[in-house]
Amino acid sequence: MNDQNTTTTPATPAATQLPPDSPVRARILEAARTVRNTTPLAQSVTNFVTVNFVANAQLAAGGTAAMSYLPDDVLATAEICNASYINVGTLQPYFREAFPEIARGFKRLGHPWVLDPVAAGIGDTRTAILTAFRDTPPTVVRGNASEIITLATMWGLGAPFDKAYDGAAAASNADSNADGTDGHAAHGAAEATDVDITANRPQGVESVDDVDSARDAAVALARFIGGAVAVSGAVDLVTDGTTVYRLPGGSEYMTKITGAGCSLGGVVGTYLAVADPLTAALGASALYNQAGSAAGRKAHGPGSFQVEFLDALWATTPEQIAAAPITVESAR
Ligand SMILES: Nc1ncnc2c1ncn2[C@@H]1O[C@H](COP(=O)(O)OP(=O)(O)OP(=O)(O)O)[C@@H](O)[C@H]1O
Ligand SMILES: Cc1ncsc1CCO
Ligand SMILES: [Mg+2]
Repeated sequence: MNDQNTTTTPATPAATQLPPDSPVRARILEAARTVRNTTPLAQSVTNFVTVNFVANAQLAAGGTAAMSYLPDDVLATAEICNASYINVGTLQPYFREAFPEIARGFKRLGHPWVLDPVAAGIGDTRTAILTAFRDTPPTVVRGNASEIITLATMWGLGAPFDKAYDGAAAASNADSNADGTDGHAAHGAAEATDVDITANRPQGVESVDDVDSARDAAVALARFIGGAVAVSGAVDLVTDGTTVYRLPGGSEYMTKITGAGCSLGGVVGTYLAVADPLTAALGASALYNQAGSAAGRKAHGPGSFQVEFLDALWATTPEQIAAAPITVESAR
């Protein structure tokens, strides 16, 4: 029927192992060593469910923690740390103004930050906050697949995102956002008004999509923010909009404790305090996979997993982090 269409785009570009001597691994190693040697502070404005676990994970990973909730306090703390983490999991009425005010302050200060768009697509207040971040974007977005798809949809970055990877769609998203690292500034108001942002919204805080479904959305988001995006799941996906990295490992127990994802966001913040966005996203994800696998082998259930996991975060060496299994493919 379509004779010209003999060169159909393959379902996914070929993936290869990231070689041991890759400069990307060298940067991860350097970042992990710097975290261990300098105990960087990364501030968090995070949900009330997992706040303690986020702080403990940052400490076990080699950093330090400070939790803060009022804009003046957050912005004063931003002046004494190199990166912050914002997680919109549990909202309070004042957050509707406070979060955009904090993000504007970060932009003014040139302060790098990580966004965890927990439960994106649920509720008008959360949608208003996440939509506002489009004008003052984060340096790294970390979330589960449904959250990443919903955020990219909300920001009008090419939705609807196909469930299966579609190289042509990714390329057209790239065209509409390929205006350099400051793509968000050149892009007009969200064209998302006629798009259903509830189609991929998570089930509460749980993803309803697999990681691969979020590939195009992650690539589009990374290009838009000029930073990196980390999608978590059984095999994590990290991208800077040019290259897609996949990181297996971890443990199914991570889905049976609360805050594996939230604390990963906090530890991405720890790494972002000492490294570029891609290295931060890769380094923290590699650490989580290595530590999660080690803890999973020792744990007897979710309770002992939490304890083993904190110990494993502490025990995992920079060399083990940099040697984590990672595959690499072109984002196209
Ligand atoms: N099935 C799995 N097998 C192995 N590791 C997993 C699995 N699912 C998630 N993980 C790991 O758990 C961590 C958190 O990812 P997850 O996708 O559960 O985040 P999340 O849904 O945002 O979590 P939460 O909101 O509960 O904090 C990541 O390091 C990820 O690699
Ligand atoms: C359970 C829960 N509810 C709001 S935030 C949160 C932590 C996991 O994301
Ligand atoms: Mg989450």
